[in-house]
Amino acid sequence: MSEQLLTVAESLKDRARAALGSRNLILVGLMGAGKSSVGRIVASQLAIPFIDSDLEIERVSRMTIAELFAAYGEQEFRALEARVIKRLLKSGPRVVSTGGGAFINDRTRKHIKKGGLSVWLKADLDVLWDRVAKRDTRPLLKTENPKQTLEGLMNARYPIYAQADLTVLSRDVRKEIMADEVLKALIEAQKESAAS
Ligand SMILES: Nc1ncnc2c1ncn2[C@@H]1O[C@H](COP(=O)(O)OP(=O)(O)O)[C@@H](O)[C@H]1O
Ligand SMILES: O=C(O)C1=C[C@@H](OP(=O)(O)O)[C@@H](O)[C@H](O)C1
Ligand SMILES: [Mg+2]
Repeated sequence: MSEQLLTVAESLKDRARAALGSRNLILVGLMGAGKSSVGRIVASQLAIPFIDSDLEIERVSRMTIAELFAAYGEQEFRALEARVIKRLLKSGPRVVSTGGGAFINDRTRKHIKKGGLSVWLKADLDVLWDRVAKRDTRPLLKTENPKQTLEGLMNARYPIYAQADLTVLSRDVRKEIMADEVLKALIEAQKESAAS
């Protein structure tokens, strides 16, 4: 990278870090949007801690997400998810990537709205499907027609994800580019709030 490009990259990180302040940045959106992988890069760019709520749930329960769904059902999983996310958002700044259903749950959404700045990683069905089809770890997609299930979740959930503070289009580009787009959205949001 040329020296000039390096300076631009540094200034993007610094400006985004300043825009976030002590708030948490919370990634929401459907399965496959890139919350877990892009969130990790964003946190490393901002040099602040990263936590994935699903990994934290698995750590505290010592069970996988699939095992939790199978043993206790979705309702119990949502109750545990709400408690874990509430706790994760108590201090900041952090980047917290949530599981796809977290922001849809009323209680969890309230914790997220109170706990920091939310970013919806929004993607179209084909991008999501290409990514989730590669792994079979997601219990909600263990259906006869998982692509149709994903489309149904998209229709039901997109109006709710739209309540997030910021929206970033999750395109078929490298994760690092997506992470830069999150940083840029953060800076833009700060500029707009300073201007109003
Ligand atoms: N921008 C991207 N380009 C290519 N692959 C991606 C991108 N974002 C995510 N992926 C891949 O898609 C899959 C799902 O990503 P993940 O971060 O787990 O999404 P989520 O947490 O939103 O379900 C992973 O295999 C990940 O490596
Ligand atoms: O959309 C959902 O309801 C879920 C999404 C998953 O997380 P990812 O969005 O990170 O795949 C995980 O929390 C669980 O399988 C339920
Ligand atoms: Mg994830």
